[in-house]
Amino acid sequence: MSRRSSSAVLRRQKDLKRGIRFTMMVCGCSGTGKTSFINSLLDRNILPHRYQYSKASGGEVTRQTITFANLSGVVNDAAEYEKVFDPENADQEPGIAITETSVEILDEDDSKLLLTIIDTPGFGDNINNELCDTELIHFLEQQFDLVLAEESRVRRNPRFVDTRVHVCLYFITPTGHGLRELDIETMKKLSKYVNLIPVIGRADSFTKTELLNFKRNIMQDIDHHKIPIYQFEYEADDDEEVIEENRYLSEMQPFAVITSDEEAEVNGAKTRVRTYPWGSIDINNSDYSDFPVLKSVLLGSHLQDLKDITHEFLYESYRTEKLMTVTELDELHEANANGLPIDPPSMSNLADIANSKSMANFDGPYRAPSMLSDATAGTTRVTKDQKVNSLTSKMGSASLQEPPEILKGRPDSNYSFQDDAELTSLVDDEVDKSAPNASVGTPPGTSLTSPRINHSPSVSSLYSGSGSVNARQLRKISETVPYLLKHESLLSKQQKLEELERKSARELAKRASELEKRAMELKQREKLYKEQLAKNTPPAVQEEVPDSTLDSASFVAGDDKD
Ligand SMILES: Nc1nc2c(ncn2[C@@H]2O[C@H](COP(=O)(O)OP(=O)(O)OP(=O)(O)O)[C@@H](O)[C@H]2O)c(=O)[nH]1
Repeated sequence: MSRRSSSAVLRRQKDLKRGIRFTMMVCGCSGTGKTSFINSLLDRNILPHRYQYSKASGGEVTRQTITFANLSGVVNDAAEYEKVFDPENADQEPGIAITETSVEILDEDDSKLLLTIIDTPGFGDNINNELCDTELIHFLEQQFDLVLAEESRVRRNPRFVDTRVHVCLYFITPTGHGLRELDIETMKKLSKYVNLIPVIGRADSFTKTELLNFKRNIMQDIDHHKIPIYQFEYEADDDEEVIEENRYLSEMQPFAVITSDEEAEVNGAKTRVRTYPWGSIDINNSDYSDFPVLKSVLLGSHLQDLKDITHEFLYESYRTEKLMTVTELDELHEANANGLPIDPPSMSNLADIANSKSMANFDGPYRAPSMLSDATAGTTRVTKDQKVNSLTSKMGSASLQEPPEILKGRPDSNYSFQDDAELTSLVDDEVDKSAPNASVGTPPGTSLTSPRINHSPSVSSLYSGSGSVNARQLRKISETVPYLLKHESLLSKQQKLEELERKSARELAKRASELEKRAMELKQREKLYKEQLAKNTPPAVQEEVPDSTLDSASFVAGDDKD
């Protein structure tokens, strides 16, 4: 075995040992059954319900608030807000928090799934919910930015953790009617960044016919508003079983689940049930709950596909769009053609680069994948061929056997393909074809042991583009992009802080003027009171005062005498 392939195998084994990372987001209004769903999915009551915080039995599992935003500027974390009911705060808007809970799931074959659950307390509970969408999108973009920044570095961090969200379960309020405006807007926006699966919680509140109608209405709304939800697609030449399975899943959407925190034994097997005055329901019975089907889709059959689509399409589209706006390849081309020296990136030229015109006429091999327009224009139906074609076209012409020209004459002797293999392991288990459903999305001719240089579009695009991009340009881009992203994120944080400051200042000014008004009122009242007192005081009382004064005066005088 060559040194290169043996190191790739070792790396893959390490990946497997480390476990498969999967990140799931739950989104939807309060009370739609998100918490119960997660607890049922993990078969552990890990997440506490609203105002029942002491009852969670997650043990060592902790929920951590990642971000929190509130339009009114009131500092009241939506996640904290959920813990205790405080009537004093009941009139305040909770804003939205984004929380993270991580759990490890060990499979029967000892394979490890590192599951991260992103919850969104406060979503939909505000009078103005615009902030919720903005916060969620910002969070999803940030995770993409982190990967983009890492991917663009010359030397990557081997400990980098990919935090991109692979699927978002959108819980539709079980009204029985259809989607609401909030659902349509949010789903449309989220689907650009994450695989979106609509879910109906509390499905037991419908009769069979009502549920059928509700599902039909939702799918009609999704079609009408062109919301690109996750598609269970199949090819004509797929296995009969795969075709059947995906067709069945496709027709089942949106999944209508019944979930519960209560465990019981049914026919000798441990399961979860919902108990009613008239009987009980096993939530794992697929006759009336889509829960077991959705569970197997998420943690088994479609897990890898969800990860592949996240990396190969959603992230790729985002990356292309982002690079087109933050880099100035044109200027680099021009500078290179004119033989001008290219300055290494520095904080001083960042603002210029960030503020300069976008590289709309970038002529490299990267074009926004057609998926981008499909995804934003309507329901996405990605065929596997499309995925493969898109991926292979993105890979460019660079190959491991033939080192790109750009690197052949590179004076920097520190560079090696080994480095690149390490760099590209950033997308670690993303392309981990040894995971379940491993064959899905594997480009033809890509072997498991291929170092991921071929999959690293950020590098290969530069190799295979017009020959005018040289090593210094590559270095400049790879070092500038992380800076720019950081710069952008700092700017947006600064803007947020400024906005909060402005709001606090307004609030303070309002309170100050109220206090002033109140002080004026008090003064007026005091004046009135004094006037009234002066009018009403009988003269005898007025005479008493000098008496007492006299008394005390004589007492003092007496003291003096003594
Ligand atoms: N009838 C019925 N009730 C359910 C079901 N799932 C959950 N519930 C109940 O609905 C209520 C809300 O459920 P949660 O899981 O806390 O909902 P949530 O979306 O997490 O709500 P927040 O924590 O407020 O965001 C709880 O009383 C649950 O016991 C279900 O499938 N059927």
